[in-house]
Amino acid sequence: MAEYLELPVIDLSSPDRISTASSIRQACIDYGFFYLINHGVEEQLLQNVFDESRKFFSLPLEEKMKLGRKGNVGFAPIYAENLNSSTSSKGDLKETFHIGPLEGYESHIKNQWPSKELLPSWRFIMEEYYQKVVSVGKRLTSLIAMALNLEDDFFEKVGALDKPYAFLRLLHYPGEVGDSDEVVYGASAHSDYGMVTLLATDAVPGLQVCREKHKQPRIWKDVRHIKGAFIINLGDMMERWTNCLFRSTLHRVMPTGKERYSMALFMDHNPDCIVECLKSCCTDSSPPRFPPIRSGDHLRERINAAYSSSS
Ligand SMILES: O=C(O)CCC(=O)C(=O)O
Ligand SMILES: [Fe+2]
Repeated sequence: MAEYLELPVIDLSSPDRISTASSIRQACIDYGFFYLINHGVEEQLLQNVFDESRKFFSLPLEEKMKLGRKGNVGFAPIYAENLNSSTSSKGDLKETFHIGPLEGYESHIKNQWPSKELLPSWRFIMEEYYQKVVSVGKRLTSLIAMALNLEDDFFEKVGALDKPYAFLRLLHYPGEVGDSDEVVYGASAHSDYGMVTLLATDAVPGLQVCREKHKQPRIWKDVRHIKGAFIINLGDMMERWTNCLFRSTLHRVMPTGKERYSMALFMDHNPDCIVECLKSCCTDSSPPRFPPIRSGDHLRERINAAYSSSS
């Protein structure tokens, strides 16, 4: 294992929003990663989601494949995804289940749910968790707007989060380390695609962060688990809005020989939102590094690349 990276801790319950926004700004500039505590999602609910997730992934593969991934929701088996699409590895040693927006995108997202006979409380618990974490995500993104000296509802007003395109991904990393000489990652090195990710992990280590993605050799540090805290990381859209002032940091999950569960809530933008450099983040001497992009196009391109070897 590597050295630990001591990440900043942000308290969402602090009444001093200005000071919280300023701590978030520093964390986003320095790391693109931080812990969020006192976020209001009860430990019991987190525990219930881990329990239900474990029950789902313990089902026989044929049962899970009945809910196989369609339109980016549902189950994807081991090796289906390669988060580092620049390598030709056989894929990541993890299985996942994605739940997409519960409302607002009914015409093209059809969530799939395990049958009530198999897992009676599953859908109810997942929907409750999804809704609670999305509302934490909204509180957090309003603070991120303030951290950029913008109105706190900036991202709603520009049509990014007016209809959040949020995906809840349950992850299961099996205990085995792989059966070949090739290095197999639990999740290979990647940055997240959207705006911000709220990650809950169990106490099993494995998550690592590389702060300087453009420097070689890459230096990887372990991220410590803090009970009950979310690990927050920014995605590519924040890097584009801020012209790389805020980091979309590279991370990965190493297999440790121990079974591991986590769940990530990706707060992505409304696919029609055009993401472009904020005026306050560019000057004549520091022009925009990225052209404007439609959020949905970026997302589709990244998702297609990650699943290309299996589909
Ligand atoms: O499982 C983890 O701790 C991280 C997962 C992750 O980075 C992802 O799904 O994008
Ligand atoms: Fe990630």
